Amino acid sequence: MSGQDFSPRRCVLIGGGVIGAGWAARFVLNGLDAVLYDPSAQSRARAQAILDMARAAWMRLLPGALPAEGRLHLATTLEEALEGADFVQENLPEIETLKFDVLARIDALLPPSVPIASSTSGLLPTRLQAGLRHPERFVVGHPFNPVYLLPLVEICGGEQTSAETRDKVAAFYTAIGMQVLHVRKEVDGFIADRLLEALWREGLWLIEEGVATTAELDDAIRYGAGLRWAFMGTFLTYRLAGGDAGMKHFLAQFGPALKLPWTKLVAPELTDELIERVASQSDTQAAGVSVRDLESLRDEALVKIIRTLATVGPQGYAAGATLNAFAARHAGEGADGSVAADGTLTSWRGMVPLDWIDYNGHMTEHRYLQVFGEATDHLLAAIGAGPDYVATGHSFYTVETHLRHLGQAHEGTAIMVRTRVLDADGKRLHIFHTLTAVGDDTPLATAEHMLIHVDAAQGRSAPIPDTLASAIATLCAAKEALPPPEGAGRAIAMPRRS
Ligand SMILES: NC(=O)C1=CN([C@@H]2O[C@H](COP(=O)(O)OP(=O)(O)OC[C@H]3O[C@@H](n4cnc5c(N)ncnc54)[C@H](O)[C@@H]3O)[C@@H](O)[C@H]2O)C=CC1
Ligand SMILES: C[N+](C)(C)CC(=O)CC(=O)[O-]
Repeated sequence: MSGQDFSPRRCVLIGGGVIGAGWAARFVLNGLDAVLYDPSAQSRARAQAILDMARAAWMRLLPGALPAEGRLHLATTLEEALEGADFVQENLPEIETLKFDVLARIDALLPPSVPIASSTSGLLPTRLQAGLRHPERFVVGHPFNPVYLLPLVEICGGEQTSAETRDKVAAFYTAIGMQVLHVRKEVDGFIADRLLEALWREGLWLIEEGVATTAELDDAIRYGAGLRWAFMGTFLTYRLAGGDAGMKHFLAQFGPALKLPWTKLVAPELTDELIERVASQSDTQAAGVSVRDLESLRDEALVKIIRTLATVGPQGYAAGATLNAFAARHAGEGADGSVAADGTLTSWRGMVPLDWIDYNGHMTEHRYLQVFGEATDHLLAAIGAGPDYVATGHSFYTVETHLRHLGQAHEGTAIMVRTRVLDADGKRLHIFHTLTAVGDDTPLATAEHMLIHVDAAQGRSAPIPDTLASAIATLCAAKEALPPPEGAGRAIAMPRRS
């Protein structure tokens, strides 16, 4: 089986704490069924709370359509959880002996074709897989908190992990919107946590020495390097710090500092006194704001940063490019292209994200044009004039648009567009979109467009070929039987005063 063929439906989480529940939310929001096993009495409430937070974040993150949510099921035994599993993600506490024990039980209960991934932050896969009957299906898939928002996942195989397991788990993570970093050489802590731990060690040393508090250390990151790390990391940033001469000049200038005793990189002894100092500084820093409220702030900031990165450059930058690739794979998912008896086509379906809202508290004007534009694209794809057709050198251009705003769409509203072809001739297509909230037929906006078929190379109009004409005729047929939609052909005019 190649990576591309692996598309699990039933994903099992063993351990449902911060990470297990975060994975469950990512799976469910991707339309997969998540089965979670965790003996803790809090696991159900925690999984539901994290799913609710994740849903709220995704509604703002991903404006386009997403698959219908999968189901979240809480299993009461390991055996029940693993029944019919297609994929298992282990998220037990970071205790090697516990993982050895539970992984061996999982391995014994599952057919050998089902991959088992561990979320471990740093335990070595070669050791974790050693006691398994089928070690080749085991791999580390190390995520980052919150799993439902941060795309990074490190994949690290052990000595016995098969290339097939690595490939199919990597393809699966990519399909659910993640950015895979292959750790090509097994090493404690993998790549990202080694970097994070170096910084953390240094921070603890600075606290112990009385140089800085937890709040000052965080300020040192969040007002400076942290902002650029979000999209360039360390090495690309330092390349720019070398000016036009780039990395060589940077190393020549700042390399000698590596020999100076700037860093300690030693973990100070975690004495009771140091633990108390770090914890009480952290309490002061949090200023009474609850963990839930801090998580909400974190999620809102992450959503806005990732969405902003999605608008940088032609395809988005860093995590924004990952988001765009994920959104593109799901584009038009809710626009099923189905044609109802009245000749309307469902051409767009999605949520109103946070950054589509303007100062009046509702969806801003240009987003309507964006949604209607994408709805037109789906209509064109439905009649056979999608990207493959455009690649042949012909296309439809919109030459006139009339948009009406009839109601308000608010943040998080599920909206959809239905489209009718009102008329067509040898070169023109006259279409009408109606945007409503899902489940409510009251129009919130309508758009009427005239499109013209063109030969793009010649830069002029061209006859619609027969290959498209029959699909257009089918959509057009309803116009004879139905009255035109309310507002079609309307021009802007001041209301008459009597
Ligand atoms: N918290 C973090 O920031 C990150 C943690 N990780 C890794 O993810 C794994 C889980 O970490 P967290 O979610 O933070 O821990 P956690 O302590 O929040 O959750 C662990 C869960 O496992 C459950 N559990 C204990 N024994 C069990 C058993 N026999 N069967 C099923 N469930 C059992 C516990 O009830 C608990 O809910 C660890 O390996 C950790 O290194 C990875 C990335 C980030
Ligand atoms: C602290 N930690 C080692 C559990 C952190 C991680 O593994 C990744 C993260 O989310 O920072």
